[in-house]
Amino acid sequence: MANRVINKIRIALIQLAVTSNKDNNLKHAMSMISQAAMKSRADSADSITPLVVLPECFNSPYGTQYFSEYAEEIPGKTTQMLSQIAKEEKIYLIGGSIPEKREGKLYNTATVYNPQGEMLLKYSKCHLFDIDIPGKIRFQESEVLSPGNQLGMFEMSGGLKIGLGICYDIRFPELSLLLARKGCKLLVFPGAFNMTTGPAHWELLQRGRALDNQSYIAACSPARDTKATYTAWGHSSVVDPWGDVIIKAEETEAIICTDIDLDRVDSVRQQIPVQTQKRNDIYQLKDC
Ligand SMILES: NC(=O)CC(=O)C(=O)O
Repeated sequence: MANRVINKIRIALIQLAVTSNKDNNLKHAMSMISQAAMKSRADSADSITPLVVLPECFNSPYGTQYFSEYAEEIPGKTTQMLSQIAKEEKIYLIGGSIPEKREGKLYNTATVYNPQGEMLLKYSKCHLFDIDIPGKIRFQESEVLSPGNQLGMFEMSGGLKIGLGICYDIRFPELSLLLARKGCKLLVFPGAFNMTTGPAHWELLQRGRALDNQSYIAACSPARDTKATYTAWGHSSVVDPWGDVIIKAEETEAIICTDIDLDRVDSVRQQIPVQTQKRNDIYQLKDC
């Protein structure tokens, strides 16, 4: 089984309704993960282990005023629950992100689990969401959060490499280029764009990163809640290496599920071979 060539992944994005009640958020997330696992296995003749994804900040409302109250250490209650459900449902799980408390600082951190419930990756958002759009939205994550300093990638069985970024990270093409250069053919972004930047940039950025890298891009948002202090845009989606949106949620709570065909990455890269036509003599991506 270890040498089996895997060229397909089934991915399920959970566009979760998040509230200010942490216990309810956790209970609800676990139930939605079980539903996503069931949905991904339904109608499937093959036995692909599903990859299930939660959104950014799934156990807490998204806002600098909430992070310290909702923050946990890792491992802690939330990540123990994620590990257990990954094991019970026998899935790969990208556990969205949570506010993490570590050595007196706070981070926006995602964790990833294999079907044995082992943590494969802990990744902290490395580009903090600091923006100020007059009359629309001001958000300064750096007022309370510290940035991570490492790339996020993990391997599924069969040696499949998956890249991980969190929300604002998608705006920095170099991060995705590096992950793709390290062999990731699917990049996943738990994210929570808003009612200003969502309609303007959410899909555009995903399609842009898909084209830059000729890779699949998946972005998973919380469901829209117009009564929340921060209203998420929703529209979780998956974009293919040609830049086409292959599946997209509306704004309400939903589970969307699709196959990722990794042979498609190779064929697009062969047709338009920009990956091998880079002019490293006049510019270079540096891996620090
Ligand atoms: N929430 C984010 O980190 C990013 C975002 O909303 C945006 O880039 O727009």
